[in-house]
Amino acid sequence: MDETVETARAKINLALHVTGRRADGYHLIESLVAFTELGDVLTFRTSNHDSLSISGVFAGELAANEDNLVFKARSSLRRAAEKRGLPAPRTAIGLEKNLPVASGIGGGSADAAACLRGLMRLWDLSPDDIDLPAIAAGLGADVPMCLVSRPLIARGAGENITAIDTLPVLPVVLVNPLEAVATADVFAELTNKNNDVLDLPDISGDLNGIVAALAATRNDLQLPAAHIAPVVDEVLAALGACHPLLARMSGSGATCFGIFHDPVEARLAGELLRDRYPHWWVRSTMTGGTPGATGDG
Ligand SMILES: C[C@@](CO)(OP(=O)(O)O)[C@H](O)COP(=O)(O)OP(=O)(O)OC[C@H]1O[C@@H](n2ccc(N)nc2=O)[C@H](O)[C@@H]1O
Ligand SMILES: Nc1ncnc2c1ncn2[C@@H]1O[C@H](COP(=O)(O)OP(=O)(O)O)[C@@H](O)[C@H]1O
Repeated sequence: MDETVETARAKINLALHVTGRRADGYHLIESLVAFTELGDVLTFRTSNHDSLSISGVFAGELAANEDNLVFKARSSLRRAAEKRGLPAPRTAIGLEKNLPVASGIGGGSADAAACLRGLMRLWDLSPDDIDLPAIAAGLGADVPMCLVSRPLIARGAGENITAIDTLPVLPVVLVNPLEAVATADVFAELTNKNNDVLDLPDISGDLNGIVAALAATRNDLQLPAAHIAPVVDEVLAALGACHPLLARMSGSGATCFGIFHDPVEARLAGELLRDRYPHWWVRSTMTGGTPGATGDG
């Protein structure tokens, strides 16, 4: 194989409880996460030299240099492969940047994870030879969950992952006011570091059952994020005016999501919000459910 493609799906923290703090300052979280159909797109091609070229709506927000998480992922995987005497040939990577940057939907982490998945295939590496979860965790707290890229609960600083077998597809609208919010600032603004653990009741039911279960959970970063970026409350109010089943912020913000009854309602809400707030980023999409689980009923 000399060319391959990967989608770096956006994540949504459907619930995010911050339950403590590690000695190194990282926070302990418990988060129910789903991934959307929407994402950045990465292409990989063996080449005479390494390169990274960025296109797409948000290309201007990112440099194609060694600070880019895609660049870091390629370097980390190459180091691990070469340590074992395995091939890691020069590679040209294309990144189509469709997701807003520093927005709580993990675009950068998803890019890094997609880069690991794509290069494992292009370089013909086996998961038996490479400790991918460890490489992912070394790149950022969100990268291990993005490597899995299906419904899950993340614990620890994000690296301790349990796949969820029962989450149905959720029709959602994502709204980002195009104000970047730095994750570290939001964690620093959080006053109570020891909130209740995530105690999820049965989430194997229909959409209404899942929404009821989610209503009893929180995003503990929503309040501190809204202190830093008051526009978060505007976004939540704008979503609320479209009567979603639930509206909440994802991750450290500022992207918020609304869950809607069906894809048509989500699409109409997306159109309405785009009309009212043409300067915001608004997308209606679906989360990928667990294969086999349904949202009917
Ligand atoms: C809040 C979450 C929820 O999924 O997502 P985002 O809002 O970033 O998408 C994650 O915990 C973010 O993961 P990620 O963005 O990969 O974090 P990193 O790059 O590893 O860390 C950025 C900074 O956030 C803080 N941080 C991050 C994760 C964590 N569990 N505790 C922390 O305190 C630290 O100050 C760290 O220096
Ligand atoms: N490929 C990339 N895409 C997005 N952000 C990146 C990338 N590489 C590095 N970054 C940096 O990572 C930080 C987090 O970005 P991102 O993952 O989009 O947000 P969040 O962690 O809030 O979901 C940003 O400050 C950005 O400068």
